Amino acid sequence: MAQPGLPIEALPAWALLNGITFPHVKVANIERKGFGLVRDGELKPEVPLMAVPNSLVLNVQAVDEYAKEDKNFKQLLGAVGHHSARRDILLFLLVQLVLASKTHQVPVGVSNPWTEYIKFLPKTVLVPTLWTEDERLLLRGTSLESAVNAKMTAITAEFDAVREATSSIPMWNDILWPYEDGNSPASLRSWILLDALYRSRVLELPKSGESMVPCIDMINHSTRASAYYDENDKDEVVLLPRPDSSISPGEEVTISYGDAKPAAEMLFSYGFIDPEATVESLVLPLEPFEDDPLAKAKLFAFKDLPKVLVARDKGSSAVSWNSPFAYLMCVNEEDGLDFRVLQDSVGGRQLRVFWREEDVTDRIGDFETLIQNSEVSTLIKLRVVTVVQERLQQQHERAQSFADLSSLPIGDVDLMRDECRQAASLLRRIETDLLKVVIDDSEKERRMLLADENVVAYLGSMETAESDLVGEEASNEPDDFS
Ligand SMILES: C[S@@+](CC[C@H](N)C(=O)[O-])C[C@H]1O[C@@H](n2cnc3c(N)ncnc32)[C@H](O)[C@@H]1O
Repeated sequence: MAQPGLPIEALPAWALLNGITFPHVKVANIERKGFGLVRDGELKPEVPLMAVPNSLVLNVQAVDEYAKEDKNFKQLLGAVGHHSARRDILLFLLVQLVLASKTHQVPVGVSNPWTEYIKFLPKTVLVPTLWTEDERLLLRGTSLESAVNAKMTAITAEFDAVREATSSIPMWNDILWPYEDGNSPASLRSWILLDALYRSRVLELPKSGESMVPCIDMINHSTRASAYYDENDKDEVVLLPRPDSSISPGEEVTISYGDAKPAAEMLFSYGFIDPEATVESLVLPLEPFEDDPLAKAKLFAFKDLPKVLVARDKGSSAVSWNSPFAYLMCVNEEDGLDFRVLQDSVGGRQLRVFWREEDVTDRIGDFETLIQNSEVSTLIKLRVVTVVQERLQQQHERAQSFADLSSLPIGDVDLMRDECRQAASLLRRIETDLLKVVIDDSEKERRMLLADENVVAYLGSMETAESDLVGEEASNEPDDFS
């Protein structure tokens, strides 16, 4: 389905009609960023840069309210909604997209301000889920490679599930399933676009929670942000200048989308990497040891995604890494770790985690502290540093092996968009440099731990035990009478 569009010049009229005020900013084209907000006229400290009535805020409660007025949408929401705020909002936006495109003969819902507003939103976003298959290959060897593949699989499965669950409802069957010519009012591509629009525009509001807010979502990001958003006592969402900032006439007004977000997350969620970011960081998934008999229990009890995070402040030589799961990976039964299935007060069964007879289920992410006073703490730390270092090395080698585009199984490189090539190569460079620094740093840490007297004694005792074993094995060998 072609996404319907309206010229941005029509936005002030739409905003006025819907009670949005922005006396001191206007929407303008900003080079390489799409639209953005720029200062227009005198700023008055007591007047917000923008104020959006609460009735236009799109969150899970608003979607429920719309469902009360629209029985078709209520049916759709009943069949596949109430799963997450994101899913409900995506379903709502899908209906707006179909309504706005007027491709379906029978109206599929009740028009509302979002039916028009969606026409001002971009037709694409440079997030990798909207890159072509060839463009996505550019991410090979970066931390986004597996994340984007997993997202593509998940989002396709999600759309399939939406279609399946509504296939017996004639109206939604008509809209979501392709006609004989292969087209349909709403396709997987529409779903992926809506997911991208949601991810790149959603705000976490103090009172209304995860929400999309028209017009305020026209503001771009900067590490030197001049504004922030909030909700006032009239429950309006307001855009306010930062107290420490000054915005000159004609200058772009920006907020921060998150200063410490890894480059990969910025590209994944917003489709760009900020070259001025002050922190460089990287998140890699970790897998438990294949031969660990407690691997499943550890994964189950950990509850979070097993990962390692590395970071450094740009321009500083100080790096840091953090991986609560690596600590859990590296403690075993012989160190004092135990899993027990216990009956709770209502007859249910719970997996509890014990460290040296103490129930530490609620501190499972804190083994770094839990082991601190034990005699094996340095040894465990050495195991952890080794595990993390190996994971970083593996990623570093992979990133380097795909650095040369000619090693990628892609078609015509010239058909790829410059923005995708540049973003992928910037991501690879940031990640490779960061990995190199952290690997070197962890090697220093590993050497220090190896020199620790407890570790030396332990490794010495292991060597003696091994040579005793070899001796025993040799003496157990049957005599050779040949
Ligand atoms: C909340 S929207 C902002 C409005 C958007 N520029 C538009 O045209 O609708 C977020 C999107 O704006 C763009 N963007 C925001 N800040 C940017 C920046 N510093 N550099 C490049 N693109 C940016 C990205 O495409 C991002 O996904």
